[in-house]
Order: sequence, then C-alpha cells, then structure tokens
Amino acid sequence: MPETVVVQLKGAGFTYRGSAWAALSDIDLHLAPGRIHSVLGSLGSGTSTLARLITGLLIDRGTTTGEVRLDGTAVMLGDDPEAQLSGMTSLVGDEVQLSGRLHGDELAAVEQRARLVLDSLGIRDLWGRRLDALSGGQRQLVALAGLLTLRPSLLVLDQPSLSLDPDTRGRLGTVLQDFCSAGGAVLITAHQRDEVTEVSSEMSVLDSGRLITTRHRLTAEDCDHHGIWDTRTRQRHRTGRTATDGSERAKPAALTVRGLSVARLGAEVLDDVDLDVASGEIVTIVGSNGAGKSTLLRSLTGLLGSGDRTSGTITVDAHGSPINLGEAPTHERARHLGWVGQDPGSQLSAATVREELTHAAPLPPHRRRDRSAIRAQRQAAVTSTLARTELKAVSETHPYDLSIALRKDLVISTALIMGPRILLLDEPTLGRDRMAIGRLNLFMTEFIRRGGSILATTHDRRWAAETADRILLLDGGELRGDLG
Ligand SMILES: Nc1ncnc2c1ncn2[C@@H]1O[C@H](COP(=O)(O)OP(=O)(O)OP(=O)(O)O)[C@@H](O)[C@H]1O
Repeated sequence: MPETVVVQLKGAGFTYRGSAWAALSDIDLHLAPGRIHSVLGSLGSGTSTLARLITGLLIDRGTTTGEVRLDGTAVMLGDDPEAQLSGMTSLVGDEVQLSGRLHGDELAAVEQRARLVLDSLGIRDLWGRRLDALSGGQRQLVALAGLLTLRPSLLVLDQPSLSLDPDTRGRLGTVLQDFCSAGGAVLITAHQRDEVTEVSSEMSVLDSGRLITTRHRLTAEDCDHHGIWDTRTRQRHRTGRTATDGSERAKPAALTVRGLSVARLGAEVLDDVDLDVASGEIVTIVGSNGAGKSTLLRSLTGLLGSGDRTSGTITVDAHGSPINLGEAPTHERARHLGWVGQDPGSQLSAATVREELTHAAPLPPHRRRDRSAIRAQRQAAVTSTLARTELKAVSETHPYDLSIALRKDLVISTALIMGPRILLLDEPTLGRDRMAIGRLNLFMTEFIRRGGSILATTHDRRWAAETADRILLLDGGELRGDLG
C-alpha cells in the first residue's frame, strides 16, 4: 500500500520573477502524517522560499517547476516578527480564535480549542491580555496558537523559535509532537538548530536551493559546515574576547542603574534593579519570555508608554563626568545609549538602506552656516558605514526586503552612527545564521575596541557564553548574579 503523504515534492524548483537563477532546484521531499521534518540552511539558502512554496504563497511570484503536491490543509507561521498578528483584534483570546471564526467553525468549539492550545503552550494567563502589551516571545506564541487552533494537516513553521526562551522552545517541541501524534505533520525551516528542531523525525540541509543531506540528526560539524547556527551551549569559549578575570569590573562604570522599578499597565515588571556595566564590558541578560528584559532596555532609553511607572536612577559616564539621565528625553539619551530593539522593523522608516542611515547621521552643530558641508559630512558617515558592513550590497534596497538579520545590522548601524558610548541590544542574534552571528560579533568587538560598552538581552545561551563578560538572569523582576 502506498504511504500516505501530506506533502510531496518531486524535482521541485522555483525561480522568482526577474531573477536569473533558481531559488530552489530539484527538491525531493515527502512528509507523512505524524512526522516533523526540519530543513536547515544558512541565510539565502532558500529555506523561507521552500516554506512558502509548499504553502502556496509563491503563486504569481515566479515559476515553479517539478511537482508540489499537498494533500490536506497547510498553514504557515512566517519569519517576520512584526507581521505575525492579524491586526484585526486587540485581545489575545480573540486573536487566537480569529482564524477558526473566519473559517466558519462553530464558536464554542473554536473557543474550547483556543483555550486548550494556550494551555498546552503554557500561556493560559494571557487570554484576556492586550496584544500590544505582549513581550516578543509571547507574541510569537500567540501567533502560533492561532494556527494550532485551526488543526491543519500540515503546519509549516519558518523560524518558530524566534524570541522564545529555551524552556518554551522545549515546551513547543512537545506541543508539536502532540500535534503529530494526533495525525498532523510539521515542516520547520530555520537557520538555527535548537530545542524545537531537535524534536524532528528528520533533518535536512538546504544549500544554495538544493536539499543535500537528510538524516535523523545533524551533527554539530554538519551545522558548522553549512553555516547553520546552534543556540545551545557547547563549551564555554570566547570569540574575539580574552577571558575575564574580573578586571573589567575594576574599570570605571559606563552605566550605573540604581533602584530601577517599572510597572506596566499596573503590573510590576522590574523591582528595585541595580546594574553596573563597566567601560569595555559586554553584559548579557537572559530570562524567560515576559521576564522584563526588553522593558529594562526600554526604560533606560526612556521608551516606555505614558501609562507605565518608572522610578530609580540611571547614570552614564561621559568622558569621565557622570550624567544623570533622570528626566532626560529619549533623543538626549540616544546620544549616550544606542538602542537596537527586538523588532528591527519598528525602528526603520526610510525607503532604502542608504536613506535610513542618512536620517540617522547626526546633524553637526554648525547647521545654519554651511548646508553643503553638513550634507557632505553626513554622506561621508553613511559611505563609511556602508563600506565597513555588508549593507553596501543592499544600499538601495527597501529595509523591509532584507532578512531579519540584515535589518538588525541596519538598526545597529543607525545606532552606531550617532556615536553612543553604550549599545543596548535586544535579542541581537534573532534569525542569524553562523555567518551573521560572526558579523554581529565583529560589530561588537569593534565597538568595544573604540571604548564602548554593551548591554544585550538574549535567549541564545551559546552566544552569551561565547561573547559576554557577565551573564545576568532576570527573574521575578530582579536581576540575579553572574551565570557566566
Ligand atoms: N507595551 C506594554 N504595555 C504593558 N505591558 C507590557 C508591554 N510590553 C510588554 N509588557 C509586559 O511586560 C512584561 C515584560 O515584557 P518584556 O517585553 O519586557 O519581556 P521580555 O523579557 O523582553 O520577553 P521576551 O523574551 O519574550 O522578549 C510582560 O508581562 C509583558 O506582557
């Protein structure tokens, strides 16, 4: 008897309209009910194209060759963190039920399924929460919950671990296994191997649009060789930094935070946090989804909402003189603190990469006197940034057409162009393959060499272990000791 398959690709290929080469070629892949298949590859290898081809999202975008056959219903969670929620609802419970309701399913059944899914993902308490008051990881889970509620035959997840903490990734792995036990199939595409991809029945490598290896498990060497990043800690070693013996802490403080407390929508998020970041130091903060990591960085930059309450002191060192940021507005803080938020898209507004950098380049003080000199100065800053980064090749591209990793690189570059003393990086490893992690580390090493300090949040324990001088845990609103 022939094996039942949910999706079958035979010699499948895809070429985007206007492109001279195929994004995918000669793909043979089949997925039976009950199976989880992860296709891993570096940025540009074609993983997102494969996910979209299977879910029928590329019709009209180019030419498909070979055979792509889907037996049943497929839904997909895309890799764009900004675009995952519908924009049609404002509460979590409504959002998770939306697809089922639009589908015409019976209301009580949809609600029951939605509640069960939230339960299984460990986010039952978010049911009545406003969508605009979710952390990045919570948002990712809510988007996924909406799809699970639909009970499709095939769930296609493009980078499902974006913004999820390691425990939550583990829980998601279990949820996906349960989904498969009930007859579903899952296809995961990603640039990183982690707790979610580890539950796969099969793993394949996609390289330049071709599936080249399929095995039960990929080895660490396979991942390294094909430019795939693995977020799980291997052994503690450092890239580009010498091991710390505690001497960093003897250096002058670049950032001093005392008694920082924050309440959002009346709920306490940070409780009396003290934090010091020394000159030349890299400090990373880890913690579960919703622990308050982004809130901490936002409160330093003055980017909380008007309904949020903040108390405590924030002091930065400006060439030997302490400056109390106290009531300083965000634009003044930006001279000292370069903030790169979790969702890079929310910090981008121009039509091209070059324009984005030009808007960010600071206006020199002699503004009224010589406009052409100012223009030349700003252009020089942009040209030198483009020359030092991978952004040169995409200088005329719309920022939204870049991968998440390159979008993050762009926001880091716009922050650096302001010449801040301290960089605040919210989940900088999001969506990065091995090479893009290398680019990030290079940005950081150069910044530290020029006398900067870095405070970063991350769920990537390996990256934290390899790059940070200190790793702090944010838990229950408090910052705890050095996990390094
Ligand atoms: N705009 C907002 N208004 C009110 N509450 C918010 C807002 N944004 C986040 N929160 C809540 O504040 C808490 C901390 O969220 P925050 O985004 O700081 O967490 P996080 O540690 O960065 O999480 P993640 O790892 O998922 O990104 C969460 O309970 C979240 O739901």
